[in-house]
Amino acid sequence: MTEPIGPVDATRVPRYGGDTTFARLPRLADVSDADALVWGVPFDTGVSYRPGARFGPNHVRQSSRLLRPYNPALDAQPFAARQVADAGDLGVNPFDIDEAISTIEDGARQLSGTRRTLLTVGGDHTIALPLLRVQHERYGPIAVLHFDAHLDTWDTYFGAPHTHGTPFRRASEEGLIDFDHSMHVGIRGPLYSRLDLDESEKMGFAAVHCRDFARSPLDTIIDRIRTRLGSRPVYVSVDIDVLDPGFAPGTGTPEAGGLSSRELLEVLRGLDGINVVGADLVEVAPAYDHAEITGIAAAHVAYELLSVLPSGGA
Ligand SMILES: N=C(N)NCCCC(=O)O
Ligand SMILES: [Zn+2]
Ligand SMILES: [Zn+2]
Repeated sequence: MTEPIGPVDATRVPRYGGDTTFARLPRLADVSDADALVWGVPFDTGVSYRPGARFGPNHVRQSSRLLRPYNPALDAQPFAARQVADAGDLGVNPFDIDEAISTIEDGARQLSGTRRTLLTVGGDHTIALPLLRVQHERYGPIAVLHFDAHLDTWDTYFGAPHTHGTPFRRASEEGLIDFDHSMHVGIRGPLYSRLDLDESEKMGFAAVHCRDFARSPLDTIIDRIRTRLGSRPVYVSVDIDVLDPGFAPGTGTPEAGGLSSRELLEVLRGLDGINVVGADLVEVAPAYDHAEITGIAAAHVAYELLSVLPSGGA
């Protein structure tokens, strides 16, 4: 096997100029093949409040210029163990949600082929549904580890079944989710009713609430998550609003009292050795960001996700 092409070397080429790919990795078209892809889905027609996550992919790319190739927390070199490339952005219809969902599904199917792993950068959380459909084709019902302030298992908004507040209910109805091994992490804030929690549990999601982070040591929480996931294939979906608005102001439906970046990154590192088969990172809305706070947090989340995706080890 030829050596993977890594990021542009920042000790030779200044990191603030040139092409904007994730972590300054090569584009997919510039490598013979890739094992893992960072892929943008600039779609935000499913939002219930502030729009703007369609600009998320390029914001995360821009904020990822300072990432370095060695991850000391995991003794991993996520860009050296296999070929990682930036697959660019999907051209997706902003005026027709149903069409967008099938374009995303087809795009994910085609890009992932038979063996590539995808880290998809959104976009709003609506995109998780078509992405999970493609995972299901490969793995059957999949353990979903969902980091979010919100349950996203609500039924409809204005009668619409496909929104950023409903993807995991639809996924559960379609049988995409492994009922015994899925989990929300970081849930907080006001709900519509107490039933929201009961229903989400019936849809297969255990929950680590954000309040649990104030009372339990991180290792206990990581143990709970690892026990729930077991050795199942796991899809990780990270809504950046799982972070406190102080750590991620640039998002559409912010909720006070969230995780710190340090807590989230540490929990993601705690997935090392878990069978993570794909991931998404959604809801980065740069218009509400300041000083790239959200973009930088998101870039580091993506880096940790790539570090625990298959063969990320040093
Ligand atoms: N997926 C995100 N970020 N938010 C869902 C919020 C749905 C609501 O407005 O009730
Ligand atoms: Zn959310
Ligand atoms: Zn969400």
